[in-house]
Amino acid sequence: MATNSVEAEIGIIGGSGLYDFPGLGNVSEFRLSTPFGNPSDVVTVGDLNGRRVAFLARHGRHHQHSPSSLPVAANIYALKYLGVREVISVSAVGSLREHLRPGELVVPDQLVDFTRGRRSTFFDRGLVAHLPFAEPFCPRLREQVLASVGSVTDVTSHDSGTYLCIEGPQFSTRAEAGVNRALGMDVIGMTAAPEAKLAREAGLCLATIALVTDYDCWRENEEPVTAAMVAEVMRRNVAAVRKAILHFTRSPRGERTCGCQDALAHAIMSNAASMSDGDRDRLDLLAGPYLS
Ligand SMILES: CSC[C@H]1O[C@H](OP(=O)(O)O)[C@H](O)[C@@H]1O
Ligand SMILES: Nc1ncnc2[nH]cnc12
Repeated sequence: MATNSVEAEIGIIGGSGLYDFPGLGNVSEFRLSTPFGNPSDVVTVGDLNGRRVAFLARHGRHHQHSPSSLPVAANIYALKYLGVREVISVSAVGSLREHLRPGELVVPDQLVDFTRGRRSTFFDRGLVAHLPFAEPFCPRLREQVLASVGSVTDVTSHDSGTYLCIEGPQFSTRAEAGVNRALGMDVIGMTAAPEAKLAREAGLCLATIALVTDYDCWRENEEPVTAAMVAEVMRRNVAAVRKAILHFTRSPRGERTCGCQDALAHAIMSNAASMSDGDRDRLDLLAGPYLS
């Protein structure tokens, strides 16, 4: 499946508590298999305000994939294959700051990766590439997402924050929560880092809408986070995320002046002439234009 099929332009990756996107018209479901394995679940493609949108449940529609074993490379590859250029990824996060309250939205601008041993690159064999990642979320798409999140009047939103991605699947200890706060982290989750890295490698713009579900476990006199707490806060507030995404699809298309689509252009270290045909085939969709 190397050629790009141009079925959709916007990708939505739904996290904990966002397993579908009602209201899509003219829907097709794609059960794809990629050179990097099978995505978390079917990808549902449909119309939203005249835009073709591809929705994928990050953990699967039945929340069957743990953060540590998410098929992130297959997910990103599948969206790229379907023609997606911009990805809005939605995540439940714990708050490490008093002013980021449960039920509120954060559009993070920075990322710290504490995961261990997860696949975070497509280019681990056959081709070596080192991409810039100083701005882990697409600054241009972030601005558009911020405008959409800001348009949702019944929820408070925050226009920046550092997302700490931990390995999980356990939540943090109180000692870890203290360290994470002292290090300057704002919100905590288990999924954003590999996804943002692989999206950048695939030339996709990506921005995250993080819904604060809890105060992790750092606050005195407050129950530490539980999965049930996360699910309940998501259930009560996920409508705000859907509204923001609806607004986004109604907004004029942004010109891709950010450079995300060509992030690979100056990143490749390998001599492409020495690549095997197998490696070329596997990486063609992602790196083809740079391998002449
Ligand atoms: C269900 S609590 C922990 C779980 O929720 C977050 O998932 P996502 O980022 O997909 O919304 C967190 O990262 C953990 O995977
Ligand atoms: N406190 C927390 N830690 C890690 N991931 C989370 N997802 C939602 N809340 C979280």
